[in-house]
Amino acid sequence: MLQRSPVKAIGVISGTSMDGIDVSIVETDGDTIVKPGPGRTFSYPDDLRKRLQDLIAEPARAQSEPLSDLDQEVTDAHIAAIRRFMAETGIAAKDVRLIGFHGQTVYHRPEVRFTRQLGTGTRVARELGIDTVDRFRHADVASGGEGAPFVPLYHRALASNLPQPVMILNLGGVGNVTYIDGDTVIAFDTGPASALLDDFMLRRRGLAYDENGQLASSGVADPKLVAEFMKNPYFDRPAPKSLDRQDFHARAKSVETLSDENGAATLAAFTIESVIAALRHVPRAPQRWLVTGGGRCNAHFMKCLRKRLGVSVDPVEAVGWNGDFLEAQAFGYLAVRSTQGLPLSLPTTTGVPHPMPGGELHRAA
Ligand SMILES: Nc1ncnc2c1ncn2[C@@H]1O[C@H](COP(=O)(O)OP(=O)(O)OP(=O)(O)O)[C@@H](O)[C@H]1O
Ligand SMILES: CC(=O)N[C@H]1[C@@H]2OC[C@@H](O2)[C@@H](O)[C@@H]1O[C@H](C)C(=O)O
Repeated sequence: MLQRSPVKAIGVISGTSMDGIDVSIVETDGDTIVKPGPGRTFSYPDDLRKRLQDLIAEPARAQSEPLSDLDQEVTDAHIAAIRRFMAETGIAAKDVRLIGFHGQTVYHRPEVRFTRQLGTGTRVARELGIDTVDRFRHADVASGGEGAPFVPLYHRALASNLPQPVMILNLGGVGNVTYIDGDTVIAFDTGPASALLDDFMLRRRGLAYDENGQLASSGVADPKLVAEFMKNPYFDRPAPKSLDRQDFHARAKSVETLSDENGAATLAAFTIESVIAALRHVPRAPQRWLVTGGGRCNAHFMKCLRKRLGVSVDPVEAVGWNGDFLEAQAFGYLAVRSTQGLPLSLPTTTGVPHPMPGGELHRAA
């Protein structure tokens, strides 16, 4: 196979929590060489974040309205974030071969072959003068794949030197796992990670999240409600499978009768049980779990996971990765793979019929 030399690619994503735009850089050949660089997170302007949150709470709008103003503002916010990232890290545009621009997911319905990310790569390429890849998930979904998760091939590249099998758990708004054992890479969304708890905190306490899991750890989970939530057929559905951020919200409303402490404890327990249910869908129970995403900062989540799994559970920093920027780096890595025509997803990661290339390249000039 043709040996490709590594190039520098910036990756940029705003995750389902909408807590900010993550920007990072990776030097990679699109295959086994991956050298992650620094990362930064930049907040959305408050009013834009609020409008995006309102939008995802109204799926009919998110699915069908043109949303061209919002698309433009999301694009502008990403362009500003990339500019600031380059200024703060001293990275010059001429040294960056590609930008992997994920955009903001506002609606994800793979069962009807539809996924929507706001943000337009053509403008990013033109304004920053750097070739840009966007629409990573579209070819996957169009071919009947889940369109998510997409980070697993990056996890595989990073984990190549670790003892296996190993499980990488991303606790963002939605949770997802990547099981890696040699050539076997199995990935799927596990359930709600912080989304339900975040929304509960906002309703009850006017806070964005439960800092360090303090509120949840001070309450007692309602086992009946957790068992009820776990009856959702999603957890027995074989992988691959993916979720929309809002998928469990209607059912989870039943915590409203509980106190703040017990409601938070119950939602946290649901998140933990949904992660445990992931073991139903992998061939062997990994002896090591590495946790990424903001949820790894939730001490209550980490404590409960260690207790329930009974194996080593560490933040990804334990193996030298940066859990705040894996997703951004992954889209830099995937942008490079995209321009090389390499697969971005596999039958075992998203359910595509065959290893699937994807992404759309927009030239700077
Ligand atoms: N110190 C902390 N204590 C508790 N929870 C935290 C802490 N820091 C971050 N979080 C949680 O992590 C969430 C953000 O995680 P992350 O940035 O990984 O999500 P995301 O990338 O937007 O989501 P997704 O991976 O679903 O797209 C916050 O909404 C919050 O719930
Ligand atoms: C459609 C979409 O944006 N999904 C996100 C979301 O957030 C976590 C989980 O659900 C995962 O499936 C995905 O994000 C990461 C970046 C991924 O594709 O791997």
